[in-house]
Amino acid sequence: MDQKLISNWSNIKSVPENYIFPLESRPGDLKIPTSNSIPIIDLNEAQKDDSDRANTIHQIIKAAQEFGFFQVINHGILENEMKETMSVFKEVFQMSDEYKQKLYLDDDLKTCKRFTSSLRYETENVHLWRDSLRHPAHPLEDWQHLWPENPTEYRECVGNFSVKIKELGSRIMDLISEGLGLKCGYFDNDLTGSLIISINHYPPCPEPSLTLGLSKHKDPYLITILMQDGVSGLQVLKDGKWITVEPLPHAFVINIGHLLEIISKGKLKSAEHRAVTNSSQTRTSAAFFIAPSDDCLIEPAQDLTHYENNQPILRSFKYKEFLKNFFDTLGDTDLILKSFEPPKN
Ligand SMILES: O=C(O)CCC(=O)C(=O)O
Ligand SMILES: [Fe+2]
Repeated sequence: MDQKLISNWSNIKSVPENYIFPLESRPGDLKIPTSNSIPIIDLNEAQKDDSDRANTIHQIIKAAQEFGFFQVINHGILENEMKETMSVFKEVFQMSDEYKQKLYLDDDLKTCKRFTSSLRYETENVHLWRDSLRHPAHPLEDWQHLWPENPTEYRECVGNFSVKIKELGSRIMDLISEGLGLKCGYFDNDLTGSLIISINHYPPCPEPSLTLGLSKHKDPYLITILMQDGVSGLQVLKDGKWITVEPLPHAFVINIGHLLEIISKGKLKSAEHRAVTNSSQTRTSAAFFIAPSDDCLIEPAQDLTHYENNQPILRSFKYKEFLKNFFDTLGDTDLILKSFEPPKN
């Protein structure tokens, strides 16, 4: 039996040594107030007339520049669909220890990964206080049959939901491309050819000030659409300070991924963020990553001639190289970019 999975532990009274972060990266003061300062954007406005659409686009670009994060409401996905999907996600982590073990072993292709901490558990110095399930979701027919069979409603419920999330992602990418001044449908190709679902399960931790559910990182994708349950834990770094992103009922948190920062020549900011733990409540979050197809070539948008490049000069690279570097360096932004510097003559 795999005792690495935190959701299989019972009655844990103190934090094992290999889960304690070094002093400088511990969350420290956990009384950071939840803050309302992440912009909240009403997507319904974008469907009214041209001036409302232009105003919504303006709000999105401003939030993406200042925070790299915003929340969306009135996005068109029904509240009960969100609730139902979140409850199916939560159920996965309540399945028997044997079942969770099998979920991994049964998957020869290893495309549906159940894991604990990071994807580099064996080599990381400190483990994260989370279990996770991760799998691709687009195109649905390529992946759905590899997803968990239990809970029995998993495939249908998550399948229907992921189609709606993909549509929402396309709507947001259209607004962003218009806001950047790119041509219509700029992202509507290999750049957004995949959707990856990553479900995070953070059990209560006896000493939250020593641990992290997820350490500081930028998401290595275009955008992330995040669904939180009612428990807070997500924090964003803004001007050197951590802000807690308050869970808003029926909202999604949108965050600009590192690839979109690179493509937009640094015009849009990908903010570093992390997840902290708490001592009383289990927290679940589901991240839907809008990502390129594996072989898609990434480079700053040539059409953005009117922007200065605020990024380090990088060679073009394949998305799959970038992702491998992300996992190998445990999300270290400087190290990732170093390997894409152009060769020196
Ligand atoms: O649990 C959260 O709120 C953060 C999740 C996250 O940052 C991620 O999955 O990349
Ligand atoms: Fe993230």
